[in-house]
Amino acid sequence: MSGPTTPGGPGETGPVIETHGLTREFTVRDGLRRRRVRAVDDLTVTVGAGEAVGYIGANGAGKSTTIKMLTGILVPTSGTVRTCGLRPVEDRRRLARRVGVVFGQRSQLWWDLPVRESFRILAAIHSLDAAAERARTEELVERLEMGDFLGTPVRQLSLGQRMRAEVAAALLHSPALVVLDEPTIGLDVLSKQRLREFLVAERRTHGTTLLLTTHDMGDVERLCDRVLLVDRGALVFDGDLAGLSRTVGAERVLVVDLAGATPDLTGLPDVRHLGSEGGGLRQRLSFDPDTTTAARVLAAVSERAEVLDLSIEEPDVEDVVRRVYAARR
Ligand SMILES: Nc1ncnc2c1ncn2[C@@H]1O[C@H](COP(=O)(O)OP(=O)(O)OP(=O)(O)O)[C@@H](O)[C@H]1O
Repeated sequence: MSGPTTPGGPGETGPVIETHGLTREFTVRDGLRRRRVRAVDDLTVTVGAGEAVGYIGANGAGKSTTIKMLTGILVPTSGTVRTCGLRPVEDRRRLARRVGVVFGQRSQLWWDLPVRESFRILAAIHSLDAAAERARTEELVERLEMGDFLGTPVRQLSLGQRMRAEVAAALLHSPALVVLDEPTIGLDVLSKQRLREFLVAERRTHGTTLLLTTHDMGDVERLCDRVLLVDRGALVFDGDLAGLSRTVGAERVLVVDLAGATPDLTGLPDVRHLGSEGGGLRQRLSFDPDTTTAARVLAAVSERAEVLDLSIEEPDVEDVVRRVYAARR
């Protein structure tokens, strides 16, 4: 059951998500008048098997509406959409076997039943045979460290435990595509880290495609190799995080620890001196990655001082997104 190919479905190499001009409008009341809102505007995008894509944008940018169209919950106003090679609305039941969806704010577990029972019901819904059910449940229980609360009713779980159970529930049938809507919302640092590590491992082991919406840029940094940024329904960026930073000219910062107190390293080519600590023992230098490289900056520093240690600060992603939005207003 693990291969993504089914009769009439996509080949192993076909895109997992493919949209052309995908558009969804809503009619909303505005006082006494009615007004059309374009929640998703002419979205054309292709996601290949095994990619991990962060779908980001401000509140109301159209992320949830897109996910609903991808999973067959909402009908597009115009344009086309194929998920796992299927038409999400018409082929919704077949699609359900190939997609797992996790909504951070909504549960798909049975509130009064022990976690284990929810898994049993879901395995039956997906027609997993006994051996497949046992193997997959064991794998998920171990990887998500759920052994301690399998017998606990869902309503008694902590948020971190419940989210792990939600993810396991959505992945029990080994879907080719996992869609996660704000998967780490409200979780503490450790729970977030565990969940992210699990998703990375799941993708590595099973080649699962991930699409996640999030406001937590840590999710994007740690999980995604591609970012789609939407603004008022329209796709405004498609690429990796480094590319997103470059679109707004975000700078990187080289932090050097030096062997002795050193005067401020000003005047280096293509470098801005940001500050010094400890009488110049640690200095922060900013540079534009389009103009120079960390290696060149380091070489220039080394001509003036002995470098003991160094680190590079990546641009703050939230700041980058704010700047993309500001540039479009
Ligand atoms: N059922 C609906 N009826 C009317 N308008 C809607 C409906 N669903 C969404 N919208 C509108 O469509 C736009 C996009 O909403 P959507 O929920 O897709 O955004 P989002 O990016 O998921 O936001 P958030 O980050 O807050 O979850 C918003 O203007 C929203 O008010």
